[in-house]
Amino acid sequence: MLALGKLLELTLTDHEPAEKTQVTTRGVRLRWLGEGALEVRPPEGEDCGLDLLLSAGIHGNETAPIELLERLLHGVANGKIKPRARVLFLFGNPAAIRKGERFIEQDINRLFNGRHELSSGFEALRAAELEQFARVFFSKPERTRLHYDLHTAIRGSKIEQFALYPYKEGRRHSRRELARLAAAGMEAVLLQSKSSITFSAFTYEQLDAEAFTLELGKARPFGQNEEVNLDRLEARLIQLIEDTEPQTEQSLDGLKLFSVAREIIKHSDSFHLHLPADIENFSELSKGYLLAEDLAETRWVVEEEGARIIFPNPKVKNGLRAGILIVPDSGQRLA
Ligand SMILES: O=C(O)CCC(=O)N[C@@H](CCC(=O)O)C(=O)O
Ligand SMILES: [Zn+2]
Repeated sequence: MLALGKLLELTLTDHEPAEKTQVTTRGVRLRWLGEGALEVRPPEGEDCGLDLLLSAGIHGNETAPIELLERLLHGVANGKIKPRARVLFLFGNPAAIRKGERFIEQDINRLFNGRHELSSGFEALRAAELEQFARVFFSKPERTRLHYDLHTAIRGSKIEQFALYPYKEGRRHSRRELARLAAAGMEAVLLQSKSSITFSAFTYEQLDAEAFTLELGKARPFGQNEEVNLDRLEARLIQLIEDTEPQTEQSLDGLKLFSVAREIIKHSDSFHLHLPADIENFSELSKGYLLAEDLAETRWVVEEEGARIIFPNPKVKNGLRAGILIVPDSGQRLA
């Protein structure tokens, strides 16, 4: 296999490859762009017009998606996968991946869409660099732009695999993309209703890509991900890369849709979340439930019918999201 196919090994050992560009026997070009960043270009004349950005390791302890990207890269480098799409593989936070931690100083996934400019430290620099890799990759006109940012969650979940679909004023969420996600094994999609500071929000809002955060089970260390079955996603990604995807039906195939009712923001150290530590994502909360309290007698009381909680986390920094209250969505506003 070509040395550049071992991007994860290079990243884990903090090595810069001697050769920055390599070409497979099939004429596929691999180009190392910087730490944890590799571009794959199909042979001349075989390009199907899709630019596919696949990122993982934005949180360093979320290893199942990193292992998935590594398998895809090995397949490309040893010729088993025959790319007809341009693909950019990104490992988001190499220092955190090496330590097996969500982040070192601050959460990179709260530093996009310009937030890194208001901050300092290497994670802010890395967020700026990731934005730049994505901006250059998605700069070619008249091509289809798709970004999947792959994650796993801190806690267990009543719905194991799901997607978060960013929001941009005036742009409607695509039914076709949702059908593709259902075919890739996603059981639910959360339709965002405001602009955000995550990586997928950046590529969606600023680079005109269709973009998603995919949540793929619970975070575990490398080599301990046998419980996470990513077969359907992996098969779909290979089809996208090889341009062999079957015509996607518009049927959403049992996909559950949710929208954001409210983001719970932690304003101070007095923030208190009234949920059991082991509560699962998508747990239902009844109307009238006192969800959280914060200083100045701020109270978060559930008012919505059918409300559920995802990503509850009272340990986030002040000013950041400590949970999302979601409600079922009828899908009526899809394009
Ligand atoms: O399990 C958790 O609490 C967080 C899992 C995770 O990292 N989720 C992403 C979602 C990004 C998005 O909102 O699109 C995150 O919180 O960064
Ligand atoms: Zn994550």
